[in-house]
Amino acid sequence: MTEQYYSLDDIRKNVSRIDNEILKLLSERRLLSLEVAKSKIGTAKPVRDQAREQELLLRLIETGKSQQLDALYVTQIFHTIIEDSVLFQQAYLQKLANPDSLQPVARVSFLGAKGSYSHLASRNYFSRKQTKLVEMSCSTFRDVLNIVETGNADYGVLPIENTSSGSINEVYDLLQHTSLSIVGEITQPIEHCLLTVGDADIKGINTLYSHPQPHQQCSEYLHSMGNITQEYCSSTAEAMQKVAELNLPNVAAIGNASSGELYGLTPVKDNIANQQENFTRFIVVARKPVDVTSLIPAKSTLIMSTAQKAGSLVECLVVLRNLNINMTKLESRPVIGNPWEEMFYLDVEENLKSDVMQQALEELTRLTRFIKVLGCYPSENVKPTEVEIEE
Ligand SMILES: O=C(O)C(=O)C[C@]1(C(=O)O)C=C[C@@H](O)C=C1
Repeated sequence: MTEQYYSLDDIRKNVSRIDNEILKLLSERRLLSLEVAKSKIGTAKPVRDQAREQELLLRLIETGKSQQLDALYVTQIFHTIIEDSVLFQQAYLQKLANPDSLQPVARVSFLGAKGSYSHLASRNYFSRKQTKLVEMSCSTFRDVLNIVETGNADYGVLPIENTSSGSINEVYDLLQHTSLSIVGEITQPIEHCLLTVGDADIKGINTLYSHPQPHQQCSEYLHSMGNITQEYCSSTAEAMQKVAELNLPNVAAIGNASSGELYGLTPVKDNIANQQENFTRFIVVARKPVDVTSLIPAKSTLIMSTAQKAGSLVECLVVLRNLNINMTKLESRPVIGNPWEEMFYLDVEENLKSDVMQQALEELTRLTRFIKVLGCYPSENVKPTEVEIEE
């Protein structure tokens, strides 16, 4: 038997043909998930069905094994596919529940120029919402809110907390006084790199341009670099822009590798954050609150100030515990102009419309001096169903 040799071109043609088939099948599967969502409206079944996911993943792992595909690979791919299916269904159901909210063109404001993490988060958030974006970059968080409040943008995207550096206090403080509502959230992986023009030598770097947040998130690596002059910028994008303009081998910026590409910068060291799993949660604000369908997991955010006596906060938290409402975040911030007074921010995994949430609000109103709902929105944090992988 003679061996058959194919040219690289022929092999690549075959790979591309298969890739196109994969895309076609992914698109078909996505359309089917819409049919699933429609059928769930009729039966009032929740979008997420962990038992179905478990059964589906176990079966696929078995089938994969018989085709020499390892379990981890199959699981990772199908976690991504299921996450997309859940978010796609959620976006569709939310559109039905709020017919006036998403226009064919949405103007969205965020901090920083093209390539900032806020810009990446905005694009990701709207990617499944079937709307064209007009992107409006701002130089301060206050401007991001102002431009929506005055009707010059429809949405604002703001970072609220990071897994390494914690809460973004400036944003919390601005939320105390805004008339806007939180209508969505998105968690964005933050992958910080050291970026330079060309392939500069790390040892020669003595000046670093960065926004204060990434600087804080990479403090350990930056400390190991020794004596570096720090130049703070209003955003990651501005830092990248500065380094590109300076065009010097001794100057670097902290930023994302793909954003760096937009500015012609090269990553000379990646993964420089203190925590490898570095994520930022962003909130999306708009002038009108949204209604969250009961078929999908919802989150509500409240702010409140309690009476200034011992145990006031505990009394409020007991209300949530007694009603079995899960609190995912509790933050306190000083009230400007009222020394020693605190404003508490609470995120709870509950739909504002639910009976338990309505009861909680009634009881909390009695126990607090001030309380306001900042918004109720779909939870976009789809935790994949874990299955036991046997070798
Ligand atoms: O089968 C369903 O009920 C779906 O919603 C589809 C699907 C999937 O994409 O396979 C998505 C979410 C559910 O948690 C389970 C499965």
